[in-house]
Parts: sequence; structure tokens; C-alpha cells
Amino acid sequence: MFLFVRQNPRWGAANTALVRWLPAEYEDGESEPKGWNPERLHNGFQLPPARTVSREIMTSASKWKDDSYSQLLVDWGQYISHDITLTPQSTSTDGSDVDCLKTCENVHPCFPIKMNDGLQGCMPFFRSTSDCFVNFQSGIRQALQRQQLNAMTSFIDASAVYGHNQKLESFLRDLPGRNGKLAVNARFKDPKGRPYLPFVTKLPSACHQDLQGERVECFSAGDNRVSEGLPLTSLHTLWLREHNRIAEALKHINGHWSPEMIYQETRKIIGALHQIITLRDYAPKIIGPESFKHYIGPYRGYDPSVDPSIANVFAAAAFRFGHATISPILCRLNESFQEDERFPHLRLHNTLFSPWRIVKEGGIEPVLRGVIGSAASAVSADMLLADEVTERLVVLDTLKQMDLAALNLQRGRDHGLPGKILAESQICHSNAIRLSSSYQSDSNHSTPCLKKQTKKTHIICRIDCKELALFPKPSLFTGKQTNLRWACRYGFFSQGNLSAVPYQWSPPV
Ligand code: HEM
Ligand SMILES: [Ca+2]
Repeated sequence: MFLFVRQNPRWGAANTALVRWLPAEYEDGESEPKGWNPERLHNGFQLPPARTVSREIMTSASKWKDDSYSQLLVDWGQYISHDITLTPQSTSTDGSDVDCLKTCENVHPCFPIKMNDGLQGCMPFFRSTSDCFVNFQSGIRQALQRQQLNAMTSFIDASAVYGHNQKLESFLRDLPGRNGKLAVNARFKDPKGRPYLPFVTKLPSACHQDLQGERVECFSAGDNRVSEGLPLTSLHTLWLREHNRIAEALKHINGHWSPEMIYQETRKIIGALHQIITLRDYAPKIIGPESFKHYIGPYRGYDPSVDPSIANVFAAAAFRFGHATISPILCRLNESFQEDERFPHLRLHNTLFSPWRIVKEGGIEPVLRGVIGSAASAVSADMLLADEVTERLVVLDTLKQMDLAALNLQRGRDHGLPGKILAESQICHSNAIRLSSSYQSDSNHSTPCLKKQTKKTHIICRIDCKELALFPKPSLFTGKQTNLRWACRYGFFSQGNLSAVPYQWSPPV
């Protein structure tokens, strides 16, 4: 049903383990994350709490704009990340009687984020589900280490539109219509009569509500994060409509096709469009045209020796670079591409898990005009993640305001991602000394790593891989000096593992 690698049908399939490029580093060697035992020293220092790193290094009250690209570049990043990676989390009911929403203790599966900033308590954190499959090919030590899963298909195959299992796929289709189309919302249409995504079936859903009028539930799509933000929901809605438009056109010219044939052929086209947009339009802008040419280049055909599975370091660190490109303001524009008088711009936290703003505030158009008509947020050394997501992140099922930077760091530790100097030096066949000297010589670019290091020697530079992906060179999107090239080295676009993708290490410039 889904894309398969012929000789290795589990490669890249949904619900298989994220692959490792380096062995995990757990505090007890097997499964406990670093920081589980706060007294334990790492390289002679206590590991700084994730929330402290977030507040002191990563959060920013404002963001600059980068006129080179529109906000759509950022939103496509989030959308396509949901096609290729979803790391499922344990629930409090996984064989344990602790409630991770309440506890401040490190008790499996809870690894709460201590506030450490005058505020009492903790932010809830559920450890990622562990894989029960043991891969003895990787050696006994690694075989026993905790591994995490990818619930999505690793391929860019529009799984965020169609789902990654048969049950969800059937739910999303308009099977009674016998027309090869996807099901649409039965309650609401947009002001011009165009369809919305269907609602989830478990009601009432946890999505935020307008205080007046009818409830608007969370939408459903091939990926369950669809209602997280308005641009994301708008892109999902566009693909629903595009599927149904193409299905209708195919039916029109191929009257003899069965509904199944129409559906499958349309799906192939939609999947191809996702690949084209990502590799032709998105990736070169993120990593720069030269890096794209160097590391990826033109498609040379199917290679059965490449394991396309998403790497752990990619899902838990590298591709989260996008969190530093989130804008604190969501622009909504009218037909003249001016701020919409009826539906003005919004602070980001007011837009998260709020699908009612699509249904009751003009449909997807004001949002889509906003994402193509406003500039992307630049990442500069002093402005990493907007405080809208470090102080006011909305996550379903908890009333607490969450911190995305702290979640990212804690997730890296939860997954046992190796510390960055070690990781970089081994991945890149370089050595730690050479890497640190390249950092030294980089000081005029004032990476926060070096700048803040003088103040807080032990804080950064020893933490997790993801700082690497976040610390930028002058502009994130220009592609000239961005260290998003590192994300490329981490293998996103090559879609293979280290042995399959030889590349040369060169110091960051
Ligand atoms: C408003 C925008 C966004 C919000 C609110 C958001 C929120 C989140 C949250 C809450 C998580 C889970 C954190 C955890 O518990 O570990 C996450 C994961 C992630 N995000 Fe974002 N994000 C946004 C934009 C982006 C962008 C622009 C990108 C990339 C270009 C991105 C890439 C990822 C990736 C790769 C993951 C890991 C997915 C997984 O494997 O489960 N996100 N995001
Ligand atoms: Ca996929």
C-alpha cells in the first residue's frame, strides 16, 4: 500500500525505529537520559537544566525579518516535517501509575522540565516511546540501548494527507461517494462554499474554542498535528482541495476508471508534488544552492542500498532548526494584501490549536495571503526562538504554558543524543580539537556559543546536538553561510545513513 524499498520492506516504513548514526549516550549506558540524576557530573559539570538554557541562551523577545523569503518557507518546513517524522510519546498509562502531567519527579515515563526561574513546579514531559525491537547487528552494547520510533513514513509521500495506516486512510477517504475523493467536513464550508477538513471523531476535542457560537473541533488529516497552527491547517486544507480537484479532473477524462484507480492515481500526483516542492523549491533555499548541488544534486534513480529511514538526530535535533524561524506574529491579509480589518494579525499563541479561527474568521485565505505576503523571520545569533514559543507554547491536554526550546533540549537528552563536540567530530571524520579551533576562529561571527561561553562556560558547547542546528551565521535563509548545511550533513535530503552517504568534512565557514 505504501512506498516500499523492495529488498528491505521495513526501511522507511511507519512505526520503525529512528536510525542511529552514533550510539546513544545515556546516563546509565542503556536508557536513562543525561540529567536524570541531577547530581551526576558530565565532563566535570552538572548538566544545566533545559529551562535554564532556554531562558539564558535561546529565547528572544523579538525577531528580525529576512526579506529574501516569505513566511511560506517556514510553514512548508513545518508541514513537510510532519510528512517524514513523528516521534510517538509514552503516555502515563504505559505500565506506570505516575501522572506525567503532575509529577516533578523523574519516574519513567516522565522526565519533567524543572522551572528553575523563581516559578514553582515543572513542565510536563513524556519520554518518547521506546522500540522493543533489538537489532543485534549493531553490537551487543548498542542492541540493548533504548531506541525511539518514527510513526510516520520516512519518505516524502504525502502521508500527512493520506495517513500512514490503513484504518486512518479509510477514514480520510470519501468511500461512499465512489469518486476517488477525500472526505470533507460535513458541518462547515468556507465563505465561497469550499470544503474544510473533517473533524476528529472523538468529541469534544481538546482544541481551543471561540467563546461564542458553535464549537469548532480539531480537524483530522493524515497527520494528527494538523490543528497546531493556522498556516499548517491551511496547507492541509489546500491539499485536501487539490486532491479532490485532480480526482474530479481525472474522472472526467477517464470515465472508465474505478474510484480506487482515481484515488490512487491522484495520490501519486499529490505525492510527486510534495517531493517536487520540497526538493526543487524548499531544500535549496534552506541549505543554499551550492550545498544542494554538492550534497544532493540531481536525482539519479532508485538506489536499493540506501536506507531512507529518518535519523534520530535529524528528528530530535537537526530539523528542529525550524523552531528558530517561527515568527511571533501571524499576519492575516485582505484581498489588497493589507492587514485585514476584520481579522487582524495575531500573536502566535492565540493561533495554536485554534481551528475555529479558520472556520469563523474568513477561511484559509487571510492566513495564506499572510504567509505569502509577509517576510520570513531571520535567525540571528541573539534571536533564536521567539518568546511566543518559549514562554507561551500551547500543547494539547495541558493547561501549562510550555517552552519549545526546553522541550527540544529535553527531547535530545531523552533520546540520548551524543554531546555535540563528540557527535560532530565523529560524524565528520574530524577530531574534536580541529572542531574547537574552527569555533575559535569563528569568534568574529560571535556565535552565541562563544559569546555566552565567556559568561557561562559550562552551559553550552557541551549540551546537545541541536544547538548546532540553531546557531546561525548571518542569515538563515541566504544559504551562503548558514550552518543549516549541517542539517544537510545530518542527512535529511540525502535520505540515507552514513555508510550510504560519504561526504567530506570541512569546518563551518
Ligand atoms: C508555529 C510553528 C511550530 C510549532 C508550534 C511547533 C511545535 C512543535 C512541538 C510542540 C514539537 C514537539 C516537541 C517535543 O515535545 O519534543 C515539535 C517537534 C518538531 N518540530 Fe516543530 N513546531 C513549529 C514549527 C516547526 C518548523 C518550522 C519546523 C521545521 C522546519 C519544525 C520541525 C519539527 C520537527 C522535525 C519536530 C520533531 C517531530 C517528531 O519527530 O516528533 N517545527 N514542534
Ligand atoms: Ca511520509
